[in-house]
Amino acid sequence: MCVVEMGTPVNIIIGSHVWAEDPAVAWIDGQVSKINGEEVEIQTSDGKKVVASLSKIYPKDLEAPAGGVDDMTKLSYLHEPGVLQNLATRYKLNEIYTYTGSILIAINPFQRLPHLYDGHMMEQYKGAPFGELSPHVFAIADVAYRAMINEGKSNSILVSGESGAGKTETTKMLMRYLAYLGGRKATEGRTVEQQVLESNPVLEAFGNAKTVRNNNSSRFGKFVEIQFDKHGRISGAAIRTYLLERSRVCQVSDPERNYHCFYLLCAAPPEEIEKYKLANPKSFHYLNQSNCYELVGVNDAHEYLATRRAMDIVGVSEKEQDAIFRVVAAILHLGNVEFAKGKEIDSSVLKDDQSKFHLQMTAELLMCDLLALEDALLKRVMVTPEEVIKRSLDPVGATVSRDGLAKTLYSRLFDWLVDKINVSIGQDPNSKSLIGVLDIYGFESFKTNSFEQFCINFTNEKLQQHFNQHVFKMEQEEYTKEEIDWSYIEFVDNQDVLDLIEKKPGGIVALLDEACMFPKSTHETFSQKLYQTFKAHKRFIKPKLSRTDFTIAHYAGEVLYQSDQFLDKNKDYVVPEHQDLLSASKCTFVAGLFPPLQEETTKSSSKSSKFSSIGSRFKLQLQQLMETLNSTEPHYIRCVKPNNLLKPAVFENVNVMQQLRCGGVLEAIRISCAGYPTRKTFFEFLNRFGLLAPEVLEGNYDEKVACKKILEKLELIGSQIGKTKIFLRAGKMAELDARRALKLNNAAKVIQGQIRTHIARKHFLALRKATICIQSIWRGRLACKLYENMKREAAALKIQTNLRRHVARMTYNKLKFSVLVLQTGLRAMTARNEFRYRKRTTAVNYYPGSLAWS
Ligand SMILES: Nc1ncnc2c1ncn2[C@@H]1O[C@H](COP(=O)(O)OP(=O)(O)OP(=O)(O)O)[C@@H](O)[C@H]1O
Repeated sequence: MCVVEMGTPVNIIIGSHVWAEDPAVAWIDGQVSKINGEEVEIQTSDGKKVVASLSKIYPKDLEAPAGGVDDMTKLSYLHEPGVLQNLATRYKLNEIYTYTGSILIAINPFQRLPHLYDGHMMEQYKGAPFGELSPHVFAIADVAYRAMINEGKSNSILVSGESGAGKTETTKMLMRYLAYLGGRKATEGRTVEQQVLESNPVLEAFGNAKTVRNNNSSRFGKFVEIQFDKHGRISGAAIRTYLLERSRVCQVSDPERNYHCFYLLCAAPPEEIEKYKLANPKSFHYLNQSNCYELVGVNDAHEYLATRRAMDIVGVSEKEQDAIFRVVAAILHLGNVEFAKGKEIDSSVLKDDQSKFHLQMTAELLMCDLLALEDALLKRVMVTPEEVIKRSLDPVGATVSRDGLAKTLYSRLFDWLVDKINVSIGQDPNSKSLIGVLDIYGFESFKTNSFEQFCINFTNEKLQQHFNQHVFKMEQEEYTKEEIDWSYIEFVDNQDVLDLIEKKPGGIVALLDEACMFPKSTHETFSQKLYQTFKAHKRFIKPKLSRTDFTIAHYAGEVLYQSDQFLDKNKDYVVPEHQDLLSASKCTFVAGLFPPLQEETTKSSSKSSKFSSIGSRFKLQLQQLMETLNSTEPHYIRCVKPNNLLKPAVFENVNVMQQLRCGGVLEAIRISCAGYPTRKTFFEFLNRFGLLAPEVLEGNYDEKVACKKILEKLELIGSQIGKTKIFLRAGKMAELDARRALKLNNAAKVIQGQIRTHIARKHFLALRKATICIQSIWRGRLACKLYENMKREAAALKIQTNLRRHVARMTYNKLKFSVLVLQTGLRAMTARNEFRYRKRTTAVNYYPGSLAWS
């Protein structure tokens, strides 16, 4: 597995924010809590503590924008977790497109986003400089179109990704946009662009099927060449297809479906059902091996009519359409022909009346001789030097022969359709330039991998090499444009895997052809030969426990191939009996599917010498494709499937990571990392790192000079100054950030100290003021109280005094009164006594004897 190599994270200290590997979410962020030599303890954001090796953690950019960046190269830290986090953030905001330089990453939204693709959007992207608007497929198509117009050079857009990632949808958008740019105003008849767009439903009906991974999966690769005249108008088009999955015609596993056309035909109007003697799909062996017959949200009857209409548009005549569906019906009937053991040893006969009926229907529909058809299925012609003999086939052999015929018929039918579409759209021999759009299967690695996966992965290796070369070239161009030295960028190449597969002689494809030509070869002898030949090859591994499997270490990971069907699947010959039978068909359409071979080799026993192999043919096709691509300016779109549930808003990190690896996105980043992955414009650099040399900022220098001065002061090794940007080697950004963090930390400490002092002083002053205030209030209150008391005391004294005076006065008055009364009494008594005395005396004097009155 390829892992993006980055500069070892330097300057990781306790408290640093980092990314660490996590089995569940690929990468998890956390903070370093302990460093023990090479080992680092991290407190992760989900509350766990993990220990990781210092070389396996990456710094996290705390200053990354909350909404992510629209181009990965704008990330300060270009590494796996940064890329993943950026994509996840954007996907959450329904931003499904992101650039990595000039590569567009498209994450399948699994929901219709019509506002992204309407006429207004097309208008906006028309002629807009690349990068000015948000990333979009239209932007890529626009760049390709402008480059073609301005430089007169052909361009190609390579769309790749795993099944269900959105390649076909993306391709359709690209074509729509190109038709918008280069289309003509409606003239009489169908325009080229309309025909190209309408060819999609036809190809999808015959080349697409429901699979576990995608309800409308293209089972073939496709390269659409759109030709333009000197005015930039679409003048012709051609469609090339690659490697249709033939085995699906006879073998479908639950819950997948066979090719859509079979179900469409079974849902055709009643008169056609009657004409072809069709019935419910459940009654056909080629369809009932799986329990899935219908697709949610798809009406097969409606689709049948739509396909017919699309066929009209691409120029398939009514008669041809009838013939096409006749062949489709014939294949269904053929699949229901069963065989039983015959009387003779190793012979077979038709199993029952049902089988006879279906055989008859097949013959009728294919317009060939019934007996000849039966013979072609049950017997083989053997040519020996002495004589020509007919050998019977046992029921298993007859079934293989039947399925072989069905597959050949179907693949020829598909090829015919593609040819027809090409003829009716028409090529422009005077075309000045073209834009090719490649929609091809991505890297595949399943539990069992057979010849198909081998070819698919071979294709991907080829495309990967092309991609690497392109990315490398782009890097070089960027460096040249900025006038910096790029001599030490390392080029990553996968030529060794390609040699292993395609080298002639001695590669796996060549050895497979050899094995196919040698009658006694089996998959075991083929595997042994591989083990022997590639014993020391570092990309070839022999599994310990198997005698026939082999592993290839592809750029995207190791894939274990099961070789048991390699020989059969590689053989590309039509059984001569089938060839003869169908080329003699009374239906010109069917006969046309099986043109007589150039050389009369069919009846010869030396078939081997004329053997044609699928592998070699495919290799040749790929070679031609690569030649075409090499003559064009490529643009890449990597489609990513965010989850296997095919649901919107679910982003599975591990899954996406694996696809980014397989799609070469991380490889591109790796190439980038080998050079100067971090690029900052002078302004951005000054903005971020100016504080490391504030005197430079005050010096009033121009931006470039200021940057240079800062770098000189910092004595940073591994940087170059371009014309508009600063280029930094991997890890240098982290180093600068660490120094910046240190400076900021120190500054923060000073600021914190000052602020703390200020706050403490403010607090103290407030406290003092408050204390004084409280004290005065209290003192005032105390004084008041004291005064009150004094007042009370004085009052009390006064009252006491008054009371006492009053009492004294009262007592005195009473006493005085008593004294007065006594005095008065006494005086009265005295006076009376006096009076009486005087009176007596007087009397005595007058009356001397009356003195005795007391
Ligand atoms: N841009 C998009 N907008 C909305 N839905 C999309 C978009 N791209 C893909 N899809 C959805 O994802 C499904 C699968 O996409 P598509 O058929 O293009 O995948 P593919 O990569 O071509 O798969 P295969 O290799 O199996 O053919 C589509 O049927 C559609 O529902």
